[in-house]
Order: sequence, then C-alpha cells, then structure tokens
Amino acid sequence: MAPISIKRILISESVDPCCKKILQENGIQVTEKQNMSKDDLIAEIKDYDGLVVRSATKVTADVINAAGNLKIIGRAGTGVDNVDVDAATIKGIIVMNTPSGNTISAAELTCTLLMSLSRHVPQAAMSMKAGNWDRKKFMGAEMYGKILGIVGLGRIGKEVASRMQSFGMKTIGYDPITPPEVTATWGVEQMSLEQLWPKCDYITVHTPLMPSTAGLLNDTSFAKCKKGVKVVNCARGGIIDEDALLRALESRQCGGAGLDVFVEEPPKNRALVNHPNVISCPHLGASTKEAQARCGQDIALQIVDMVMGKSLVGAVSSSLLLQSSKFRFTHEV
Ligand SMILES: NC(=O)C1=CN([C@@H]2O[C@H](COP(=O)(O)OP(=O)(O)OC[C@H]3O[C@@H](n4cnc5c(N)ncnc54)[C@H](O)[C@@H]3O)[C@@H](O)[C@H]2O)C=CC1
Ligand SMILES: O=C(O)C(=O)COP(=O)(O)O
Repeated sequence: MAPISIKRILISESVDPCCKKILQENGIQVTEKQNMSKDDLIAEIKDYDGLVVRSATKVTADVINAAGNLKIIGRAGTGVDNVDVDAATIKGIIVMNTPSGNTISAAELTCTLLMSLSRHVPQAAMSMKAGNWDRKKFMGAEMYGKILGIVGLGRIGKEVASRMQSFGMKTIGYDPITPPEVTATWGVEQMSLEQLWPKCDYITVHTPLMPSTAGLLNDTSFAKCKKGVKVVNCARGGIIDEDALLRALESRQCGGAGLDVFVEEPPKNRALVNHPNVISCPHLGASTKEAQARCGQDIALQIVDMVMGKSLVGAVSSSLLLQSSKFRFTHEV
C-alpha cells in the first residue's frame, strides 16, 4: 500500500512507554493526555493525524467528525467496541487493534475468576481481614469433573479451555464461526446454546460485544441453566445482561458471578457489584506488564508499518467485517 503521512499522534490512555518510544524513533511527534472528557477530546483531536487508545476512550462519531486530519485510530488491545468504526470508515480513517497481545492475560484472569468463584477466595480473604476465622461459611466445590461452557471459541476461549481442562473440567462450547472439527482438537465439544445452557456448572463468555451478543445471557437463558450455575464475564459488559444477572443471583438460579467488565465503567450498578456472590475487578483482563508491553509495541509497529507503506496488519477496514471477528483483521502486504 502507499505510505501514509502521520506526523502527530495523541495517546489518550495509559499505554506502555515502548509505544511512544517506537513512534518517536520513527519521527512521529507524540503527546500523551489522559482522563480527557469527551469535550476535551473533541477540542484536542483536530491537531492530530493519529490517535492511540485503550478501552476507556470513547471514539464516537462526534469525536471522529471533529477530527479534521485523523488518518488512524490505533487500539492497543483487542475490543474495538469503544470506536465508532462506521463513522471512521466513512471518513476513510483506518482503525487497527492488537488482537493477540493480551490473549493470555485475559485467559488467565478468566481462570482466576472461575477458581475464585469455586472456592470463595475473595470473600474468605475479606473475612480474614475482618478478624474472622470462618471455615464453614466458605465451603467450596471442586472444579474437577465439572462442566464449563465457553461461549465464543476464539483466541481467549481456546486458552481458557486448555487451562481449565488441566483442572479436570469438561469443556463444551458454542461459536457460530469456529468449526466444531477445530474445537474438537482443543477438547471442546460444540453444541447449540439451547443444548449448552442446561449442561453447564460454569459458563464463561468470550465474544466481542456487538448487537448479536448483547444480552446473550438473559432472563430466558438463565432460566434454561442448571440451578446455581456460576458465570464469568471477562469479555465485555452487557454480553451478560446485568439486570437479568442480578435477578438470577437473587433467586439463586445463578450461584455466583465473576465480572471484569461492566456496561458502564466504573459500574453504576452497585447492587450487582455489592452482591455477596459477585466477585469483580475493574477491567483488569489486559492489565499485566506482559500484555501491555505487547500491545504497546504491536500498535506502534503497525502504525510505523503503515507510515512506511509496508502493511496493514490488524486493520479493521469496515464495520461489516466486525460482524465476524474472524474476518476482522486484514493483512495486506
Ligand atoms: N477483560 C479484558 O481486559 C479483555 C477483554 N477482551 C474481550 O474479549 C473478546 C474476545 O477476545 P478474543 O478471544 O481475542 O476474540 P476472538 O475474535 O479471537 O474470539 C471471539 C469469538 O467469538 C465468536 N463469536 C462471535 N459471535 C458469537 C456469538 N453470537 N456466540 C458465540 N460466539 C461468537 C467469534 O466467532 C470468535 O471466534 C474481545 O472482543 C474483547 O471484547 C479481550 C481482551 C482483554
Ligand atoms: O483488549 C481489550 O479488549 C480489553 O478489554 C482490554 O482493555 P484495556 O486495554 O485494558 O482498556
């Protein structure tokens, strides 16, 4: 592809310092400004031809339309649901992400939440800090022999499967794109969601957030689950409907939830976070030194490649492609 001139980039979140270093070494001027309001970003963006974000910056149509010179939006991470890709595409702005940089970290946090749910580790730790020694209250259950349903069998779903298999869990799953013959080689038996819901002791979701996955786990699907099913959402807030989850927790249809992500971050739904059977994190799936270093480096190198006219690895070229994350990334050399 033809080289694209990028002179000034705004990094609007805490991205690993290697990103700035690589960009600067390649002659790009970099400004870092965090915690900007939407109005601040709208006022600021017109001065830049590149923007690097994580998940907190909402790159809405307003922001994109205010950006006279913007040529690229780089997402140092996986999900691009915080970027209006349609609006960017209309303006010819390239959106690219670094989809594999945080896979292992997100999978590890998912497994941590699954295990914490089974043994009440966060609740027990809080009880200890309060001076208690309560061995009866925190009776747990083994993971061994239990059934884990994995909804979304992409990069992270696959890594979660292999890790939880090592604890003796049986892994089943559903994905409309990854073929069952492929997941069978990872030890994951695929079936329809209707078949999956009633079988699972634990369910974890690993799809992107899009219209077809919003509220995937809702009142109707919870009603089809085993009583006491435990659920984890380390993907995106809203894939498990938060109001339905609270209702299921209150009726004990759901026995516990591990949540890393929320519809609004920080979450306004305090009843959910404060529920005794909910353990939660402030969107920490990708927050490891290793994942941040990879994502920071990958996004910088991808931008430099683009400036050099080398390739378009990781470009989200149209919103249509987003419908299926399998086809989200074009590689044009
Ligand atoms: N908590 C965190 O910090 C992190 C969260 N994430 C989230 O995890 C999501 C998944 O990441 P990856 O595994 O890397 O993506 P991926 O693209 O490799 O896998 C997603 C899978 O979901 C499948 N899928 C799409 N629609 C579906 C549906 N209706 N039902 C079931 N499966 C469906 C796709 O076919 C694909 O195989 C990201 O989109 C992002 O939102 C990713 C990294 C860190
Ligand atoms: O990569 C993703 O999709 C994530 O959710 C990680 O988000 P973050 O970069 O930590 O704001």
